[in-house]
Amino acid sequence: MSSLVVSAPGKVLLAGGYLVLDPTYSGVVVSTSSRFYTVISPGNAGQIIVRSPQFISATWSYTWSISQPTPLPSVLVSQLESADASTNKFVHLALQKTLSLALETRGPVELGLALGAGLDITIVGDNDFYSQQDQLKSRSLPVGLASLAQIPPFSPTGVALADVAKTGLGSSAALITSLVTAVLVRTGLIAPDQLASASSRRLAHNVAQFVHCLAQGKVGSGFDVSAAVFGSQLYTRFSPSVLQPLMDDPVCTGSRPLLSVLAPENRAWDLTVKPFTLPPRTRLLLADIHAGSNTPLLVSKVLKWRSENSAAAHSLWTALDQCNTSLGQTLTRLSQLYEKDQHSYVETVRWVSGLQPVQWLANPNMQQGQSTCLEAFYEAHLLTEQIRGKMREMGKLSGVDIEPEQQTQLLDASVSMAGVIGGGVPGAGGFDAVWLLVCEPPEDTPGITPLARIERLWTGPGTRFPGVAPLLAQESKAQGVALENIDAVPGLAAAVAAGRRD
Ligand SMILES: Nc1ncnc2c1ncn2[C@@H]1O[C@H](COP(=O)(O)OP(=O)(O)O)[C@@H](O)[C@H]1O
Ligand SMILES: C[C@@](O)(CCOP(=O)(O)OP(=O)(O)O)CC(=O)O
Repeated sequence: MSSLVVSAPGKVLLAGGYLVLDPTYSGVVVSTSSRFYTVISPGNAGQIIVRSPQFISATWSYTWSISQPTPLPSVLVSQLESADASTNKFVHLALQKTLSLALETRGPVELGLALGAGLDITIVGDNDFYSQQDQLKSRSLPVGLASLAQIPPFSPTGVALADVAKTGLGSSAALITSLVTAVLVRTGLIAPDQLASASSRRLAHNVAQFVHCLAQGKVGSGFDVSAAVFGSQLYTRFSPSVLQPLMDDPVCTGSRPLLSVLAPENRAWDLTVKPFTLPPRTRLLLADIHAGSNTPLLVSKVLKWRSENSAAAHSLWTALDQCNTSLGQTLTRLSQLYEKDQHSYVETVRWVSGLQPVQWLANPNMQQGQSTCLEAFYEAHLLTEQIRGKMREMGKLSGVDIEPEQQTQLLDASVSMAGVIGGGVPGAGGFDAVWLLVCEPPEDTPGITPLARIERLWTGPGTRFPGVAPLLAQESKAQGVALENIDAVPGLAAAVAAGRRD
């Protein structure tokens, strides 16, 4: 049997941090080209071995047993003892809950057949999920996109999972989505050629969302799992009550029926996922600032302030939501303007790529099509700045560093550069990362590109921003979770083979 490979992308919440926890509001979510990959190959009978070769002490072996009490059979996934074994709650729960659902849906005989030869599972994430600044140093490479491209794919981090410096792309949601979906395919709950269907995606989403909430010990907004399954989107959360009956199940018994809650047809999953994509000839650029934030702590402080100051919070949330919604609409309108008149759109990109945003509207000779595009680009710029201002206000009022002073300086300097549409602190903000949206003019446009300009600002000689490094991640064009061919993903077969040798 050949290897089965399922990938799922990371995420960036461009707008909607904190608000998206409430179903009244939505968030602008971009899925990234950086992905997690789960590779399942036949293993040793009776065993499920999971390897994460980018980390030390990161191989977990499990066995399973199916018992047949009435009224329900159940499957128990247990970790095998070994001298240096760590535990991985996320992986263990993904296996336990997905196999329980497979047993409930397909019965013990079919599940036994699907698991018969055992499973050998390898999990890897693109380098962007983890800060590569130490790697670059050890290879004596300067910080920058060209250097990052020289690091082999799925590079070992040299540390244990608990000690890695993450970049905030949502490793656990992408990992859970790729692992859960791969097991759903391997056990026959999703046919490989049906993975793109609405019903298969709903099933993958519901199971991944459930496992992720259980592993995190809380029901978050779930935008990260939704991005991993469906790709870039305008996301409105599901009601947490859908998962409540399953959340108090003892962690690993798997004895409670899951299908009625997790089935794609269950209308209680009331999230909305509206299609969204970044406009043509723009590029998402992320900065790793080699620090990191404690998102749950930030969230608890902001929500506490909101509950104690409901009138002030309501007016801030309402104003912010208007800007967030307008940003989603304006970016969507730019894509429509491209479809309508590609020539005018591309010429506008050329124009804005050489000028700072404050100069964009200063061309009296623009033709109608171009000035419409230009106004939309400028509106996107203004909206991102308004969102930043309101997020800073939220931080000030609730006593949380949502856009810390260092990020303010970095963003102020970045968003005033020629060809930069806007930027901000993604998600909960803090010290995780910053995002920018930069124009990508045609190659024959004279002068330095906006991307190169930003790279020089961040990493050039004498930079004011030491410790800030671009990431390779862009927006994912493949929408969400996907089946892959192992040989078509550079470095994947080698990473799997290296993991098996260790
Ligand atoms: N490459 C990996 N292999 C196995 N497990 C992983 C991997 N990356 C992340 N995880 C799991 O996800 C957990 C991290 O989750 P979390 O702290 O919520 O991170 P994030 O904010 O990136 O989602 C880890 O403790 C581990 O259980
Ligand atoms: C505050 C939030 O609305 C957004 C947090 O977004 P991040 O992208 O900061 O998330 P982490 O990957 O967990 O650090 C909380 C939520 O929506 O769950």
